[in-house]
Amino acid sequence: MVDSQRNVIQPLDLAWVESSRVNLPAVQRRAATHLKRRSVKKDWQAAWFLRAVTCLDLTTLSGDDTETNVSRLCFKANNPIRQDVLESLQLKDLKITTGAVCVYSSRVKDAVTANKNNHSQVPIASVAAGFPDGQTPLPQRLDEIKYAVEAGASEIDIVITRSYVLSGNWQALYDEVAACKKACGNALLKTIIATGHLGTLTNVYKASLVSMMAGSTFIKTSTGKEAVNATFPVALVMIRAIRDFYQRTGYKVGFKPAGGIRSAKDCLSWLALMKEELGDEWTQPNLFRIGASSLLGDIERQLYHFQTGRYAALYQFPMS
Ligand SMILES: O=C[C@H](O)COP(=O)(O)O
Repeated sequence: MVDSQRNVIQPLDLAWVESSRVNLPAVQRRAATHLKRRSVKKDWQAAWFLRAVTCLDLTTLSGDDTETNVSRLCFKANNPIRQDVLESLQLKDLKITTGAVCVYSSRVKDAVTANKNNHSQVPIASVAAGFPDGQTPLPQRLDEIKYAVEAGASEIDIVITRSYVLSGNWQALYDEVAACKKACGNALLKTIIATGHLGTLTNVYKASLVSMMAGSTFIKTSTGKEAVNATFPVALVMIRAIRDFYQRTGYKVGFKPAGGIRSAKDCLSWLALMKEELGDEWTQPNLFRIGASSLLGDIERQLYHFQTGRYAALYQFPMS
């Protein structure tokens, strides 16, 4: 997808937002059946795991992040699969990297330095705008976005003000996200709607629509810090909002589930959901990301098992 096809700020269509409803039993049924199905046959699993790696926003968002662990994370993002595992899959010449690394804004400079040292082109994503609660005043949130972009982030993950959704103040939500979009400049905007705080699936659908109308490049489920993070019912609602938005506007918005995605098996289900609901194009890193801090080790283990028939301990595939 070329940049000119990326979403831009659109008018707020309040009539569309306010008339939207979600059929809860239908969504729950569809999510439950999806989970019961075996998503990918064995022979295809290795290819799907590798695809998932390219869609991974390898994340560290911790109070004890340091220059050192960010630097190691960046190395891992540029070399996500152990060389011997790639060799055993006869893929040693495949230059595979994660979709991005994702860090706090104060750590973007560390990631830039690490990328320079590693000769790495892996995009740097920064959470910003008062992550994870979004309770900082808007001017400071916009300054944080600009700071992260100036420091070298090419992707910005913002959080919305949940109270705007809970009070149905769609205009305020639109204005906030559109202001963040402008502050991003050329950086991609990923808007975290924090579904675990929104109360109803109808709110999830409406918040998704408004975030897309305000120019989001991706919509993202969660910060990873809510009590409930990425689930299949909320994902279905967000994915269908993406489809509806595409059908009405012609703009393709990406989807990023995040928070609590730790097993390789789960990531196959996520990829399968994207393929079934939106098609192959939405299983590529320009339209699909998985935000996760500890998924990669399990993917490496599964690839190792695929090749050797044996499971390795997780510590044999360190994150950094
Ligand atoms: O956006 C990414 C999430 O914060 C990561 O959450 P996780 O640590 O549960 O994988």
